[in-house]
Amino acid sequence: MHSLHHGRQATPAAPKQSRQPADLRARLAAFHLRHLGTRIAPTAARLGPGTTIMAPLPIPSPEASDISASQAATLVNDPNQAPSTPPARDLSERDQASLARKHSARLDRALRAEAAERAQYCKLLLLGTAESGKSTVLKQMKLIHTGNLLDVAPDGVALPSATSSVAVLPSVTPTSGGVGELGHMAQPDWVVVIRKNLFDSLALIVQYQADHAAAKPWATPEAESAAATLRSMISDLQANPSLSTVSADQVVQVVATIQVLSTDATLRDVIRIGGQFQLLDSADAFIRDAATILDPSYAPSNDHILLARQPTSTITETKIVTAQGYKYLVYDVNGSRRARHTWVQFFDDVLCIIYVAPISSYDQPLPPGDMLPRTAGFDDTANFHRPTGPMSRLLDSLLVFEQIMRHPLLKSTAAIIFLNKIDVLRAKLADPDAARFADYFPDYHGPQEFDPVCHYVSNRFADAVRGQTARKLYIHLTWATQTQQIQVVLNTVNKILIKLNLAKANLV
Ligand SMILES: Nc1nc2c(ncn2[C@@H]2O[C@H](COP(=O)(O)OP(=O)(O)OP(=O)(O)O)[C@@H](O)[C@H]2O)c(=O)[nH]1
Ligand SMILES: [Mg+2]
Repeated sequence: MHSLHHGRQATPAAPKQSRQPADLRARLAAFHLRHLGTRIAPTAARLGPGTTIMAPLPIPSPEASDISASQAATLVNDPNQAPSTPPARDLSERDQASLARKHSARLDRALRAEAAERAQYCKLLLLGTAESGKSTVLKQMKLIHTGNLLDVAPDGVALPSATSSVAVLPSVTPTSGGVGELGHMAQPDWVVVIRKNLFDSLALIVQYQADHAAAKPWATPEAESAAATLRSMISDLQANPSLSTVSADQVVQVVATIQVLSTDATLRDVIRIGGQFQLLDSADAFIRDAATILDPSYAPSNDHILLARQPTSTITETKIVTAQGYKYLVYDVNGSRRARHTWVQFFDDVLCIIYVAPISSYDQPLPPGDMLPRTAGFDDTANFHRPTGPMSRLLDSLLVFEQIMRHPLLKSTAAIIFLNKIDVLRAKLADPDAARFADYFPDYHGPQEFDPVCHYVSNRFADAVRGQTARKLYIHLTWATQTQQIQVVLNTVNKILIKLNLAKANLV
């Protein structure tokens, strides 16, 4: 494992108490809206002793209130036991006031209990651009710390040691395939996601090949005909990834066509340059395992779930308790440009940012939705020693990192950078036909090799905080889909977090 440290050695200690999360105020407002029919001013929220709110939150929009209200309801010990409130017109003013006081007292108790519980947790933010691997890191954290990747068993029953993941913001983008967010997803949901990933990948590949047929013809007539068959079926399959309306014969035919294509060198060739046309990093693995994935009794392994691509559409909060008893609230965000303004609401009282950057994507164009000129909510007017060269996902990630580090609420927040997807980077740099790193980062003068490229990228990220003396920065190379590799990194991260906690409590 490679790491570049700008901090001191860690020593274990109990986490320091964290302040009240800012989203509690939104939930309080929503609770009042639903149960008392009143909208409270955000600054009026009483959050219990010792709690402070750093970042002002806007009064939730009606859309936000819906989500928050359902969460606020869970704050009350048992919503079923809440006294039913007769319509306001049947009550005298005194009765209404008395009811309101009771609601308020119950709410205060619930908030105090929740505040006391949450005060034991430290806040970690998983940030990074879209598809960098944030949710994959979160999946690994769940797997490593709880032994379970999923919160629910295949029969829908909650697993006893499960961490709890909840959406703390309304969706910014619709979830694909109609399934929910990580944490609420059971195995059948992942079957749908993985099959959809497989079909989407195949659709992109056969379309790309058809568009570039002169340069990349199929090697055999069998492959040519299999690709034509697949092209004729693929949109139906994409529309129905659960396969509920696809006959068993059709499934057999799809598997057979994929197998024919898999023996053709053109498929490998097209997958190799897949980053150029938004192909998933997991496409190759899913195509290789297509027969298993399309089997009617398919139950995804952890490895497949880690490879699956389900864009995060909101911000989720996950409670992680480590084996040593340290408690973390991990926030996983939607990395797309249009969602980045939502991150700021969670910048208050953060112990550490884990910033995930896709180091392999030095030559990949941005996702279509991310080619907007500005990122709302961040200062991206001035730029540091910005490397010249064409825009790529890696460069975008670097620029976003710098913008975040300049945010006033995060001036002295420690950051751990995961330079992720090193498996893909390694394969790319070893491929003589792959894009040259130096063509994308012209001030790089080293060879097209793994170690020097990683060293250069680490330095560029370190440059983004150069001169920020209060900042602690740690950089790790990660392969987020590989549990053993990420486990080693997460062990080190654990030690760093303990040390940061001690520093926060002024004990070191
Ligand atoms: N090969 C490889 N694939 C990875 C790695 N890390 C993540 N992936 C894959 O990359 C895809 C995107 O990962 P996600 O974790 O969904 O990315 P994200 O940052 O959460 O993306 P958003 O939710 O859209 O912001 C998934 O298919 C992952 O399996 C890695 O280290 N190596
Ligand atoms: Mg995600």
